[in-house]
Amino acid sequence: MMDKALSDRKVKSVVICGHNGKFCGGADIREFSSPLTGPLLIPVIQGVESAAKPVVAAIEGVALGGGLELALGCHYRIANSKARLGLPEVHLGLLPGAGGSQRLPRLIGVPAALDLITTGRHVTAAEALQLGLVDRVTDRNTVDEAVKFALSVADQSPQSRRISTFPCPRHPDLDALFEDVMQRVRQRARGALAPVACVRAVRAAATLPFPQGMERERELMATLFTSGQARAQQYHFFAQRAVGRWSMPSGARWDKTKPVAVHKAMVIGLGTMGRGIAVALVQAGVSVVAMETNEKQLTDAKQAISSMLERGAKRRGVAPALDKIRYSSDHSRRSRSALTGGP
Ligand SMILES: CC(C)(COP(=O)(O)OP(=O)(O)OC[C@H]1O[C@@H](n2cnc3c(N)ncnc32)[C@H](O)[C@@H]1OP(=O)(O)O)[C@@H](O)C(=O)NCCC(=O)NCCSC(=O)CC(=O)CCCCCCCCCCCCC(=O)O
Ligand SMILES: NC(=O)C1=CN([C@@H]2O[C@H](COP(=O)(O)OP(=O)(O)OC[C@H]3O[C@@H](n4cnc5c(N)ncnc54)[C@H](O)[C@@H]3O)[C@@H](O)[C@H]2O)C=CC1
Repeated sequence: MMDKALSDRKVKSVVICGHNGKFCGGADIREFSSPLTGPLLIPVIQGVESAAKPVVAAIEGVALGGGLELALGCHYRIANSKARLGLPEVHLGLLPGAGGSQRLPRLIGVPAALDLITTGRHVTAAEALQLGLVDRVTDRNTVDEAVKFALSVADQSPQSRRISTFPCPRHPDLDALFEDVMQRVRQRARGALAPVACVRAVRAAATLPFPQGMERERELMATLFTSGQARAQQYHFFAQRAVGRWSMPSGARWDKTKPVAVHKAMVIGLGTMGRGIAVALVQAGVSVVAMETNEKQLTDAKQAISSMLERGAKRRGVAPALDKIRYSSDHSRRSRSALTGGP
C-alpha cells in the first residue's frame, strides 16, 4: 500500500494513520519470543523517510515504541490533543531499535531524548508539541486535519524534514551530561542492562553520523534482544495484565471490590521476609504486632527492624515510627488481642 502511494505519480503527499483511533502501540511483544517475520520495521521507516513526497503521520490514541519510530520517519507529525506518545521499550528490557534512539535526539535534543528513552514515560500531545516531537496538535478529526495539511505541503520537497539528516543539537558539556545520566540510571535500576544500553545508544546519536549510530543501535539491541532480562520484563508485561483479570472462586475481583483501609496487621515469623513485611507495613502507617517464637530470632529481628525503620526515616527526613510496632513471642490470646484491640 505504502509502496503504491509512494510510486503513484498522481499522489502528491501521503498520510499515515492508524486504525480504531490508535496510531500504533508498537510491535507485538509476543513476536519477540519467536523468529521475527514480516517486513522489518527499519527498512519500512527508511523507505518512508526517503520518500520524494511529503509523508504526514496522523497520531491518534497512542504512538508507542515502533509506532513512534514510524512517526519519526515521517516528515510531519500531527497529533490529536488526547494522544500519548513514548518509547517504552526500556520497560521490556530493550531499546528503541528501529532508529528511535538515533532520530529522537536529533529532533528534540539529547537531554529530552535521554529522559524519554531511559524512563520510557509517555508524554501528552501538549508536552510533545512543547518538546518539538510533533508539529501540530488538534482537537478536531486528526486524519482530516492531517490530510488538509498534507495537501498544503504537497508541492514542497521533504528533503529538509528527514530527521536522519539533522545534526544532533549541540550540548555544552556532553561528557558531564552522559556521566550524570548514566549514574542516575544505574542507581534507579541496579544491574538492569536496558537503561544503560539506552544511554549508550543516545550517546552514539550525539557523537556519530546517522549510519554509524544505527549500527551501534543494532549492536546494543542484539545484546538486549535475547537477554534473560528482556524475557523476564516481557513476561512481566503480560503477567501484570493477567493479574488484572484474576478473580476468586466466588467471582470476586480486585477491580470490582471496594478497598478496605487496613490499620492493624500481625506478622508471624520474623525471618528474612517477615522483617521486610513488618517494615513496609509500618512505613505505610499500619500498626504491627510482630510475632516470632524463636527468642534469638526475635532479638535479632527487633534490632534489624529498628535500624531499617531508622534508615528509611532518615532518608525521608521524618521521625522513625518505632512506636507503631510491638513484638511478641507467643501465640496467646493476649498477643492476638493487641491486633484486634480486644481484652
Ligand atoms: C497500548 C496500551 C497503551 C493500551 O493500554 P490499555 O488500553 O490499558 O490496554 P492493555 O490492557 O494494556 O492492553 C490490551 C491488550 O493488548 C495487549 N497488548 C498491548 N500492547 C501489546 C503489545 N505491544 N504487544 C502484544 N500485546 C499487547 C495486552 O497484553 C492486553 O491483552 P491481554 O494481555 O490479553 O489482556 C498498552 O497496552 C501498552 O502500553 N502497551 C505496550 C506498548 C509498548 O510497550 N510498545 C512497545 C513495543 S516494543 C516495540 O514497539 C519495539 C519495536 O517495534 C522494535 C522493532 C525493531 C526490532 C529490531 C529488532 C532487532 C533485533 C535484533 C536481533 C538481532 C539478533 C542477532 O543479530 O543475532
Ligand atoms: N526468603 C525469600 O526470598 C522468600 C520466602 N518466601 C516464603 O516466605 C516464608 C518465610 O520465608 P523466610 O522469611 O525466608 O524464612 P525464615 O526462615 O528466614 O523465617 C521464618 C521465621 O518464622 C519463624 N516461625 C516459624 N514458625 C513460626 C510460628 N508458628 N510462629 C511464629 N514464628 C514462626 C521462624 O522461627 C523464622 O524466624 C516461607 O514460607 C518462604 O518460603 C517467599 C518468597 C521469597
